[in-house]
Amino acid sequence: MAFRSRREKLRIILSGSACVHPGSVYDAISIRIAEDLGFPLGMFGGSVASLAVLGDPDITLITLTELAEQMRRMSRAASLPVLVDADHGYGNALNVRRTVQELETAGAAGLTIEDTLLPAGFGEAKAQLISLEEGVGKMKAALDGRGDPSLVIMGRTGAASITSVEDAIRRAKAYEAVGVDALFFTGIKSRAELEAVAAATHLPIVLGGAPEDMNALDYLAGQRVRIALQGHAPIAAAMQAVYETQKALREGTPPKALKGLPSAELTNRVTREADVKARSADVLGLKK
Ligand SMILES: O=C([O-])CC(=O)C(=O)O
Ligand SMILES: [Mg+2]
Repeated sequence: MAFRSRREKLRIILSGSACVHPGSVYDAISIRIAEDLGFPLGMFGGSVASLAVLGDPDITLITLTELAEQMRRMSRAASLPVLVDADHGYGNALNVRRTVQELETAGAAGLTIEDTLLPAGFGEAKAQLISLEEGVGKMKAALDGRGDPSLVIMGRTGAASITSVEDAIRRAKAYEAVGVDALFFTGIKSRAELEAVAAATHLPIVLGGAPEDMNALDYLAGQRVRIALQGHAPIAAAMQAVYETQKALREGTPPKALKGLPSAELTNRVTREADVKARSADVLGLKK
C-alpha cells in the first residue's frame, strides 16, 4: 500500500516518548514547505480546509469530497504524513465510515472524528455535543471503515470546553474501549485538567491547542501527549502576504519593487523544479 509508510511514521510518533509539533498544511505548497523544513507530521485542520477551499470560516460548510480532494492533492505533492481533522465525519455514523474510506484513499496518515454537533444546530449559539452513545457509534463506524489497518483513527472530544472535563474523560474512556488509536482533546485549559485526562486514560494524546504555561514539550510528553498543535499561522501569514502584495500592486508599486517575494531558489524547491527538469529530459527529450 503506497501510503503505509506515512501511516507507520505517524504510529511511531504516537508510540514514542516525545511530543512533537505538526506543521500546519492545507495545500500542495504548504505541505512541501513543511516537509522540507523537517516537520515530522502535517496537520490538516478543518478550519484551514474551509479557508483554502472555500475562503470560509470554520462552519463545516465544506463537503467531504472537497476535503478529500484537497488531501489527495497534498498526498501527490509530498510524502509527509498528514493527520486530517475530519470534524464530525460529515454526517451520522454511516457517513463517518464513508469519510474514513475517502480519506484513506486520499492518502491521509490519520484522521480525527469528533463528538461535536456539526454543523451547528438550529437556534444554538454555543457548541453542542452529540450523545456519548452516538459518539461511540461514530468511532466504531470509523474503525470499521478502515481498509488499511495502519491508518490511524483518533477519537476527538471537545467536551472539556463544552460540558466538563469529567465528561471529556467519560467520553475518552468510551472511545478508548472501542479501539481507537489515540485521543484528541480540545479545550483543555490547565495542567490539572490535562493531568486528570491523562491519568484516567491509556492511549496517546493529541492536544488541539493549550495555554501558554503548558507549552513545554517535555512536560507534555510526560503526560503522554505525543502531538501538540500550534494553531494554523501559516495560512494566516499567507493571507496577509497576498493582501500586502495585491495592495502594493493596486497602489502602483512596480512588480520588481515588491517586498516579501520568494527567491528563485525557494520557488524552484517548492515546485520541485529539478525533478520536473530531469523528467522532462527523460520523457520529452529536453536538455537537463
Ligand atoms: O484540528 C485542528 O487543526 C484544529 C481544528 O479543529 C481546526 O483547525 O479546524
Ligand atoms: Mg476543526
